[in-house]
Amino acid sequence: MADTTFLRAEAVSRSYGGTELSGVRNITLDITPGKITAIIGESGSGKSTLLRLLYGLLSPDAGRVSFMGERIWGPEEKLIPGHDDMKMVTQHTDDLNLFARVWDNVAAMLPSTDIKAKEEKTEQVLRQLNMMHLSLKRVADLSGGEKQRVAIARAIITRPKVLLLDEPFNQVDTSFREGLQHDIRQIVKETGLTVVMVSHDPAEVLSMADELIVIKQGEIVETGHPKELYNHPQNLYTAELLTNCNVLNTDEAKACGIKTDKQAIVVYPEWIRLSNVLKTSEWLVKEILFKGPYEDLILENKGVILRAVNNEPDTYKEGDVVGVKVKRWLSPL
Ligand SMILES: Nc1ncnc2c1ncn2[C@@H]1O[C@H](COP(=O)(O)OP(=O)(O)OP(=O)(O)O)[C@@H](O)[C@H]1O
Repeated sequence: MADTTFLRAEAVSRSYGGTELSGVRNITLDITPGKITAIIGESGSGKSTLLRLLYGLLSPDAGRVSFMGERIWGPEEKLIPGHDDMKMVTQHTDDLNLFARVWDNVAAMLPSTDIKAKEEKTEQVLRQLNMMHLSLKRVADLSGGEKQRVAIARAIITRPKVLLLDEPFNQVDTSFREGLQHDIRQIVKETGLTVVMVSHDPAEVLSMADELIVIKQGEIVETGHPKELYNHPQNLYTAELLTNCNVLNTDEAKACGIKTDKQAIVVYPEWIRLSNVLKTSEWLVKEILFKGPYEDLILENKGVILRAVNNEPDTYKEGDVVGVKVKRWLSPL
């Protein structure tokens, strides 16, 4: 029977220098075509190693990676590593020709056999990435975010089936970042491109990805839709990656009016209702962190610290005493 899987890793392991605890171990996953999958995990958890294995930049020590049924060979077996139907963009834009124009950098990825088609495709991809106004500029004169767009344009102009992104928005400021994220989502919708990305930023993966793969110390701990993993994480590790949550032990939970024998429970800051009515528990407002549309309040009660979100800035001031009611809590593993 023909293998109909798209991009698949089967029991893949890879360590560095014989150190068991480096790299990744026993990774099995299927990437869904036409979707954005984000690999998340703490620093050193093996995200980049996994991406490089999927692309063929690294050979697995055990297991196999396949793409549309064909084995992906690593650099030990293949002269030019990587796969023709996949492209990878990292935060380093080293392969751009700084002294050539944006247009030429992008067009150079296509053969010159059909000049008209080359021009049409270059214009199309520059429009998709909102870069037509930059097309005559030298790459050296662009900002970091603009250079990143050129790198992505070069990667997608040859119509790869998969785009692998290794923290590509790291050097880019917030407004540029959001624009680029939006454009990539749009391209995925319009062209059916599959994106596999590595990111540190919870806001980025929650808003961009269709699927999340959570890795810890080189192993997958859980996978799922961002909303599902955010609202119902199976692991404390996942909750802490996705949000700045309160992790409370049994006694600390009691201070919040929660009776439980669980060793650790999780309360997200937005699950705390604040009020001036002090009939629940009384908490001192120790610190207010202004975030623009909302505030983070750092509260204290008998040595227990809680972080809460207040969507109506300026309601409280530091030194106030407020009532706290926990609307929801979780007890992930
Ligand atoms: N070339 C290498 N030689 C030795 N050890 C390595 C090498 N590359 C990665 N490692 C180790 O393997 C583990 C996983 O590294 P990897 O870069 O894949 O993690 P990561 O999750 O992408 O980290 P970060 O988010 O900090 O970039 C780490 O412990 C790292 O030190």
